[in-house]
Amino acid sequence: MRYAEVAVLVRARAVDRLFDYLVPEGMDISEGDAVEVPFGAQRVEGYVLALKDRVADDSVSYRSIAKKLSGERPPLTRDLIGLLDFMRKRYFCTWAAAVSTVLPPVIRSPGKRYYQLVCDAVSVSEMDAADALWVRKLKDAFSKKTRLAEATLLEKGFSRALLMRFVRQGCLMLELGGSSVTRRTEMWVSAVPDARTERVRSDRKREFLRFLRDRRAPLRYADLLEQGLATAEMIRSLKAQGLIHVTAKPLEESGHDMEEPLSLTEEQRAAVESIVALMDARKHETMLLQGVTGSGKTEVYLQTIERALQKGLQALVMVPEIALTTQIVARFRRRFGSRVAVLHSRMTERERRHQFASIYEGVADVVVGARSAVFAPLDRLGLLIIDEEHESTYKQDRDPRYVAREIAAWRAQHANAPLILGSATPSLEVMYRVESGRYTKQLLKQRATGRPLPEVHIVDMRQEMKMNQQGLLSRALRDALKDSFNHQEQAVLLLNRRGFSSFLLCRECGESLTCPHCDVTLTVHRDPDPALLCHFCNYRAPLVAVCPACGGGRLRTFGAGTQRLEQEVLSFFPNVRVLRMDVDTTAGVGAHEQILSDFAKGEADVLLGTQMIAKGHDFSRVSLVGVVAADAALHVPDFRSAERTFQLLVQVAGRAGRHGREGRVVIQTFAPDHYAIQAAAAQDYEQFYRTELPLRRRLDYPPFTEIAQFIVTHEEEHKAREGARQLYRLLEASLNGCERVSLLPAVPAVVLRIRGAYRYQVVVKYHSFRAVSTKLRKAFDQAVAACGSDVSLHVDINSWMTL
Ligand SMILES: Nc1ncnc2c1ncn2[C@@H]1O[C@H](COP(=O)(O)OP(=O)(O)OP(=O)(O)O)[C@@H](O)[C@H]1O
Ligand SMILES: [Zn+2]
Ligand SMILES: [Zn+2]
Repeated sequence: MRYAEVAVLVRARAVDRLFDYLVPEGMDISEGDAVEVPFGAQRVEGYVLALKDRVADDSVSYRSIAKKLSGERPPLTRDLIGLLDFMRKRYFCTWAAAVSTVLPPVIRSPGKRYYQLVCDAVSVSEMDAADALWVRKLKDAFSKKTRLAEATLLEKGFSRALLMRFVRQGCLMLELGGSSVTRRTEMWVSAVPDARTERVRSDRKREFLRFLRDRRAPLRYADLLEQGLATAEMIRSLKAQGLIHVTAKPLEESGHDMEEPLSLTEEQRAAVESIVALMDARKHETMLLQGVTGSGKTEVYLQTIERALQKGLQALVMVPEIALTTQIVARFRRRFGSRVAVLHSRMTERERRHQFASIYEGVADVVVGARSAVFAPLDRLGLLIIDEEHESTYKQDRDPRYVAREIAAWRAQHANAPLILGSATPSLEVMYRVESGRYTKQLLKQRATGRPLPEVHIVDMRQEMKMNQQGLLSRALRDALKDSFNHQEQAVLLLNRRGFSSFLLCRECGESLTCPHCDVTLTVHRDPDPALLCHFCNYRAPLVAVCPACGGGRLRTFGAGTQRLEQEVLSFFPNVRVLRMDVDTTAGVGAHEQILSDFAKGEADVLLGTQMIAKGHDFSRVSLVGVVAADAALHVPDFRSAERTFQLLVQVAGRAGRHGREGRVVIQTFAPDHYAIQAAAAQDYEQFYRTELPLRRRLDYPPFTEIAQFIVTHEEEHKAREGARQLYRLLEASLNGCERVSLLPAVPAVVLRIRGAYRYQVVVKYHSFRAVSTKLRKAFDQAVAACGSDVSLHVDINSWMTL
């Protein structure tokens, strides 16, 4: 008897375990296969995670697998099976949720497979005699039909591997679920080496053949037609006579729109060499690539990937948010052509299926994508890269709330591959691991273009206020803008809105009101009663009118929008062209790309917007960057607020002066002495890190601890509150006796109500996940069972505390 352990795709937590099924006699099942199994009165889909010869209790009569679904559905590759288990243990998700995250529904059912003959290439470079025989068979098979089902070709003796090789070489095109997987190819024409011209009757053809023979190298088919050197008919008949070859070549090898590798700087070369050495040794290691803004990290990625491909390995590159990083993707395409697959959430289903299929079929061996690309089915992974490692978009904000860096680390470890974390402003967690010897580091201290880092001026907005300057733009920033416009250069203006108007700021001393116990900013609540609230410990204070620090009376909730900024810019400079980028102007598909490309083309003098303009862009004509309210992000109730502020300021400053004239940055702030702002102005990561780390240690925050945040949600507030309190009691009981763990009381979440549902949270800080994970899990499962199905519970391990 053979049994299969199956993860069934049923979401309910109550049935979250693996089920054993009998493998019917004669059914050919492997680990990872998709199957249909009886479940209660229904039939459901599931994945076989393991096969075994015996079960724990053989007195039970087991039901049999009804059907094998593979063939139409991609199987789970072996490393992804192991990953499911990791995700369940780490993020407390169900088997079903883990499977659906790794293999999303669009991908699970790609449908039937068809092939088309793209080009009846008689000779394809790198093809041997045996292949040539198969090519002939292929032509026969397609002589009557333009499109054949895979099953038909398999019957004729082709293997799947052979078919895929033809797809990669560009002579077949695979159609999968209505979309096609192909390398973009081009036809090239060359004379058969000893072609006997005398056999050709027509003068024109003979002349053409001689011309081809003299050239020796193949010529582009399209060029021949375009230049009138040949006609399609001539080429067809010469080929039929066996006098010329027509060959398909992938477009990227034919020199179109392609870009050559740059010659590396010393620092870049050292980084590339050390990564390649790891790949040669097939050694897993996590390496921080810390390079200042504009240091050319992308070129390091490109050249190491190239080396991985030469070794027959695949590469995975993660970028924070693909819609904002079109430039990077374009560079990857120019370097690797259609070997690049792109995966992100803003794609249509069809596009996504197409990209996924090209990875799955081995046509694409470089995957560039946002968070979810970390699950790309790459079974020859040789290199993983996370660009702008510090970005919070790598954290999934829905269940399962995974951290892409952790998934990438797991995969890299299991693939014996290096994981490269790139950033100018590494997260504290990563730098701390470098310092404690768990990660290694490579530094890029210079900009690759040889340009210096921009010069930064801090403007003290308290002084501006005293001078009765009420607007958003200080005099210094207006002067800088004027200078930039006079030089026909571009400017970027950042107005970070995160956390705006939810905190109180004193316009005289620049203090914001913080919790006496937690060192986070108090949030203004007007509902049900006006109050200031701490979201960590539930400390509550009345909404005061007088600043407790200086006694001044100009305490305001802080707030201003990008629209107002735009108006103000135009009121000072009526003739400049302004592009605004914020949630309002980027609602449509492709809107981000449009704005960024318009700006890159010089169709505007100023780009102003929220933090989405700060990241990764490489605009050549930007010489001025203005930050309108640098402190905005300092006051969000999050222990990472200083870190986020520092990162954002350094990143946005880094957009200035990358190519042309020396860059200039103006930072407006009410807190000019704050260490995050000071360090950002100096663009000194070390200075920031040395100040922040002891603060984190003192308050027992990450990287010294890890934080798990539990959220209980219900439409009625008292039920959410009750659920959270119950969870608290269960956690208290379960964690009893654990050392170095702190359990914080049930409090309203930072955003109390989302889409009509109230949210309460319980936070646990601990030093070792291994020590507490089963205890946390136990309390969580008990709470799920106790709360009833209308209350929903979520857990966020390694929480980023953003909501
Ligand atoms: N070896 C090189 N020689 C000349 N120019 C280079 C070289 N490497 C990179 N560059 C150029 O330097 C500029 C900055 O490179 P890139 O965008 O990769 O920087 P980065 O390190 O990713 O910066 P950021 O962190 O600010 O995004 C690009 O315009 C790139 O073409
Ligand atoms: Zn004050
Ligand atoms: Zn507090």
